[in-house]
Amino acid sequence: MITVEGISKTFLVAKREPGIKHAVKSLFHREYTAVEALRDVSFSIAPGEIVGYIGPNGAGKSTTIKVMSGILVPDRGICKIKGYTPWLDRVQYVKHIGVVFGQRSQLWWDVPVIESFELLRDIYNVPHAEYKKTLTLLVETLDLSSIMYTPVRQLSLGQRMRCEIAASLLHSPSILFLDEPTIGLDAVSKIAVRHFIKEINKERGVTVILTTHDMNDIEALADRILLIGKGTLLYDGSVAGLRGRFGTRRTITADYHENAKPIEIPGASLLSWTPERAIISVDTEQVMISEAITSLSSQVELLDVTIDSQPIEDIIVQMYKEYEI
Ligand SMILES: Nc1ncnc2c1ncn2[C@@H]1O[C@H](COP(=O)(O)OP(=O)(O)OP(=O)(O)O)[C@@H](O)[C@H]1O
Repeated sequence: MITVEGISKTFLVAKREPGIKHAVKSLFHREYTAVEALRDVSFSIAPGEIVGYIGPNGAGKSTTIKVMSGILVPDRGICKIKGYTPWLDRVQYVKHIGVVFGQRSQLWWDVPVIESFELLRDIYNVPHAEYKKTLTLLVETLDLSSIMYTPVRQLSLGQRMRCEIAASLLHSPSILFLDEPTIGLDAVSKIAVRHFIKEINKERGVTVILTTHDMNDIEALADRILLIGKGTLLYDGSVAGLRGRFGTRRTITADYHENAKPIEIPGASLLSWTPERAIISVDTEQVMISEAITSLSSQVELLDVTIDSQPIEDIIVQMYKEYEI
């Protein structure tokens, strides 16, 4: 459904030193720095997938979303989505996609939400009966009824984000691009947004491409991750694959009868120790969990043991370090 092949994009950014002298000089002679936002990026996405597009600040995520939604023309490469080239076939293409930029609004600030929705209905030429049906569903599932007549500028961030998501779906697109949809939301709103994304994917088969810095979004939603760093695609695979490759550390917390001697497990590191509790970090590529537990029980009389895998956030930090991004 989505094929991106060898997409590259470089921005020329004007260099200007501070001060009036340099401001005047720049009127006659401008110097530019080239910023390589995307370098030979390729991937494909099948219908019905939820793909998490992650990477540190400035990695090129928004640039990719802009290319895929037809806002930006790349310097090189092919992008075919449902048979369209986004930046060439814009009028036909936009009927098939919905886009939410968490940091920007597609709604009109001074008018009530419902009027923005009606404007979008006209822009996308949605038949009245179909619009009514979709709107009823969106108002219900995103809990919008109490804010439909409020001007957008008076909405809280969470309320606005729910309206943005509804706005992007009024024309029933089959692909949804979400650029940081949960940014700045409270825990309850985040969960509501995640739940809704999951639901439209399951119920309506909408393909979702999601950029986020929130790893809980990724864990809750994405079956697959694309990791980008410095404009280059570095990882394309499942969350489980990511854990298998980078998340080999486990933390063992052991409670035991009082024991004066600190614990020692060959190959593992002791994160903290008291006469009653030890927290140990084990790299399962070096030491098997069963070996660590056997060694533990030979040194102390165990009361309780818990084993925690590495949080996905730590794994991502480890990946960023490994790829030097
Ligand atoms: N319109 C533009 N003009 C010049 N440079 C740009 C422009 N848009 C993006 N860039 C640069 O391209 C690079 C990639 O930016 P992009 O916004 O795609 O990153 P991102 O991964 O979305 O980052 P973030 O997580 O901070 O939103 C950055 O170095 C950015 O400064």
